[in-house]
Amino acid sequence: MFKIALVPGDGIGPDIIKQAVKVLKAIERPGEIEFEFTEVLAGGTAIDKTGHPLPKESLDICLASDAVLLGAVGGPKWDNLPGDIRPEQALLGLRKGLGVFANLRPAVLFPQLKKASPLKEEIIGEGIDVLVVRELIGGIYFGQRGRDGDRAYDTECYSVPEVERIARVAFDTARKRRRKVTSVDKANILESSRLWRETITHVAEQYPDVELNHMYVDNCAMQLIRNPHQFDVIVTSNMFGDILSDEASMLVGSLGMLPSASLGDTKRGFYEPIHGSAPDIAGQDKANPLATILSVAMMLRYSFDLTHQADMIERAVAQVLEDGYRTADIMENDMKLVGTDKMGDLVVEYLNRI
Ligand SMILES: NC(=O)C1=CN([C@@H]2O[C@H](COP(=O)(O)OP(=O)(O)OC[C@H]3O[C@@H](n4cnc5c(N)ncnc54)[C@H](O)[C@@H]3O)[C@@H](O)[C@H]2O)C=CC1
Ligand SMILES: CC(C)CC(=O)C(=O)O
Ligand SMILES: [Mg+2]
Repeated sequence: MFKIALVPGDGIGPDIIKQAVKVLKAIERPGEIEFEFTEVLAGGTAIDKTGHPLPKESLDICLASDAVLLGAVGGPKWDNLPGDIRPEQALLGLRKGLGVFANLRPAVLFPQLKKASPLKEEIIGEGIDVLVVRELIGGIYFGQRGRDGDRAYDTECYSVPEVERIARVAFDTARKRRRKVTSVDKANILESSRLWRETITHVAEQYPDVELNHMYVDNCAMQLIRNPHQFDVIVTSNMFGDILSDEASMLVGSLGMLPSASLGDTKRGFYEPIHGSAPDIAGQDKANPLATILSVAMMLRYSFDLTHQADMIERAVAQVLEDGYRTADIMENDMKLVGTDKMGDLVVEYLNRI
């Protein structure tokens, strides 16, 4: 029995989590593969009900689970609250509380979505496969911040051990891929980036079989579009990884296509699509649930060692796309437009056929 904590959150969060649960239920085999779901309150809805974005009980349930699946948190309703009680603090609190320091964000183009990518076909070539390894529980999102009269500040701080552990994840992962790591920083200006670069270079000595190069973040933002094939694994800080992965998602068609796995020192992982709560389409059956469904595949692979079932989910998604079904964000001429709920049903239908 695998215990899964579900954190639907706000906006489109509950709708996409519903589709993910359908898929997990389709994977269940009594006596063999069973899931126990516990719904957890976090984000804006938790503020409304309890006055706090992450009630202690919610974190405790996640800590007692084998994996956590989150939809998204936040929305305009809570935008004017003070920083410490905003919904987004629930997300940071969960990631930090679970100790998941390595956020893996794979930007892989399904061949069926070549036309949804804004890149020219000759740039896409055989396809796109870039993995962003983002440090998740340090850096500027967790640094000292505050107000001082008419000034405000946030601080970026990284220690050598923090950079070493994310570097090891990046190099170990690159060994299973195309053996290339690009470390992205802003070492021409930031001291924290200089420490980042020195530490990555030092760790790289233990991986002579993996090629390492360094790149400034502004250049990387441009190179991702100019020639994504130069990248295999990108390792970078919390904020740079946040921004570059949203950019990378468009190369493969949509923000609604990018899943993520956040891992720490144990097998318990935290899984979520990389997008937010999409308030502009919330409650309209328009959200693409595939990033969340693909996050479920990552959960099965990384936390439960159910590799075959993870592959099945990815094959079902590919087949649904092959047969021309599209949510609005990836819609093209001559394709069949479907909503969130129908897309979830289709993945389940195709899964049952495999
Ligand atoms: N992991 C999380 O919970 C995250 C939460 N947020 C929060 O979400 C709220 C909205 O933030 P935004 O900057 O608008 O980013 P967003 O990622 O929610 O939306 C950006 C754009 O992408 C579209 N989009 C996002 N997910 C989609 C999906 N699955 N299918 C189709 N279209 C999709 C939205 O409709 C919107 O036009 C804010 O409160 C923000 O703080 C933002 C990012 C991550
Ligand atoms: C609250 C933000 C740090 C969430 C976000 O944009 C992300 O993790 O991608
Ligand atoms: Mg983001």
